[in-house]
Amino acid sequence: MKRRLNAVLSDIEAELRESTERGEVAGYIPPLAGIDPAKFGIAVVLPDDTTLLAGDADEKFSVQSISKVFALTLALGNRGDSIWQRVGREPSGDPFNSSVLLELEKGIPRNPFINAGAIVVADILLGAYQPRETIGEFLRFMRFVTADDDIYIDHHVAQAENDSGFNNAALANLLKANGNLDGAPAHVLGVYHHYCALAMSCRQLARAGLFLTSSGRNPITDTRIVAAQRVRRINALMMTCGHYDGSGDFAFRVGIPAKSGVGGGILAIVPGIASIAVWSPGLNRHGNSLLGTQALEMLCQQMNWSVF
Ligand SMILES: NC(=O)CC[C@H](N)C(=O)O
Repeated sequence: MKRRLNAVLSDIEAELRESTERGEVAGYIPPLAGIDPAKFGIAVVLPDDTTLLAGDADEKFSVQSISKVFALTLALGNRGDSIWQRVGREPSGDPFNSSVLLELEKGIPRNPFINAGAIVVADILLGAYQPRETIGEFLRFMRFVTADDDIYIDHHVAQAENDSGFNNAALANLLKANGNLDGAPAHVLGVYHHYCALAMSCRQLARAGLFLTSSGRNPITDTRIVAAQRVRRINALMMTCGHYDGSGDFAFRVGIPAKSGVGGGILAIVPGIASIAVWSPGLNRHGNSLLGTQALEMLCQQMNWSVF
């Protein structure tokens, strides 16, 4: 399988490198506006620690909303199922930054992967701590799951979002007005924007996702990150909500749980088999990586990978 996988990855990289249709980079976050849309990287990590790479797989990029998977994992570990009193588990069918349902549904976000839901998760993790401590805890968790200390938070990106993220500020204020935010909106937003500003490469991200392929254990370091049942639930949420209002189309085309970010990354999980990270900065109209989705569609088709 490894040989074939290597050849498939090289073919995908060679084909997509040439693509002229690459989508639009996330210009609304100023430091991301200047990222070269020609970048393309992909990494596949198998539970036996085999790592297969193609393209710019070792270049760090802004993980953005993919961090929501790890923040949710940490919040479930800290607070257990009580978090479901404050955030739902249904796809929203709306864009990631929408406030429409939040107002109608009295401040309970549809799921933890839209911005409103992730802001609630950030609030849960903040609890009575200072933002700096919570951000530090998250970074330590990411280094732990990846078994790699060369992961950092790009403060420049976080600051840019703190300065220009008026839509997220609106969501936080709506949550606060509805009694679903304990912390001060500015503090919670600071935490949320720092989570999003995590910088990782495809290789690192695919490693970080290994516990989601392996029933909650990192098979390489032989450490338990989360219970097996929780992993199934996190994967279910990635499948149903991981691509916002593009989640149905992603499930139809690719067929495995995955989470996207506006930095152009996607983390995708083939349960029991592989953890995949792909990066191409240009986005489709739902804010999901255009070529990243295409790459995963090609990879899963050729390897016959699907949860269905
Ligand atoms: N979909 C995303 O990656 C969005 C994350 C981004 N930080 C935002 O809040 O807008």
